[in-house]
Amino acid sequence: MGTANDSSKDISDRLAEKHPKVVFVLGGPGSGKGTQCEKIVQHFGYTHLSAGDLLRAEKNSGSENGIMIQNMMNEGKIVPSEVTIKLLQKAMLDSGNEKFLIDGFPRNEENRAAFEALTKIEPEFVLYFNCPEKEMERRILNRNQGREDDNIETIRKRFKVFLESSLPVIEYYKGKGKVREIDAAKPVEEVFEEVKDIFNPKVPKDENVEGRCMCCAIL
Ligand SMILES: Nc1ncnc2c1ncn2[C@@H]1O[C@H](COP(=O)(O)OP(=O)(O)OP(=O)(O)O)[C@@H](O)[C@H]1O
Ligand SMILES: Nc1ccn([C@@H]2O[C@H](COP(=O)(O)O)[C@@H](O)[C@H]2O)c(=O)n1
Ligand SMILES: [Mg+2]
Repeated sequence: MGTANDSSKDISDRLAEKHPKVVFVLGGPGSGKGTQCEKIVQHFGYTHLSAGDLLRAEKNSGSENGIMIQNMMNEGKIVPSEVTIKLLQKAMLDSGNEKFLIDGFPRNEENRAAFEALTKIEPEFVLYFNCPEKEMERRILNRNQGREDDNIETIRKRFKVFLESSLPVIEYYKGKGKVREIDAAKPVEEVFEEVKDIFNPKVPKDENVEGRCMCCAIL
């Protein structure tokens, strides 16, 4: 189990030994990342780690970074990578799993480069929930989970940060052919149908594993 005194090299080395399989889950605020991650966990056995949830828990734990995290979140700003990455690494080590959905991370170029440099983990792919801003705003204002940053002033700041800092990360992974884009404006179950096809690609019924049709394989 990871402890508060572990050096970042210790943690990174121990994590590398697990050969973790990572999917980054990205999309604007309120696009439905958390909602879909819960469903992926149930169907595909991943562990869901939301960077935002880990930061909220750290803030509430009374840690020395608590006030800084609270101030950054209230402004919709991105917390320095070293804080968030340490929380993610510890959560990955503490889980008994090797398959992770990392939700809401990397949120900017600094997050991306620091995670890659520290962990040497390359994501299997990046799930991108694309949703119009008006719909995301409507969803957040109806969310009612008591989040301090779910007010219209902070929501607008979060949208701005998403456009300016997070979309370039998605573009970076598009350039590497890693982005699986989903139309997230549809109802929850319809979105999940698309998600399922990504985690569970359909093999055409009339083809065997070598890609030949069954009748040719028998003949
Ligand atoms: N496809 C959908 N259609 C309608 N409402 C949805 C859909 N997906 C999620 N919601 C609702 O929208 C709200 C935001 O969803 P969720 O918390 O999953 O978004 P998120 O991307 O994790 O947001 P954030 O980045 O702010 O954490 C929730 O109240 C959720 O129930
Ligand atoms: N990589 C990240 C992720 C999140 N934050 C901060 O948390 C806020 C809420 O994030 P959600 O994913 O739960 O919406 C976000 O606005 C940031 O302030 C972060 O700093 N770094
Ligand atoms: Mg969320």
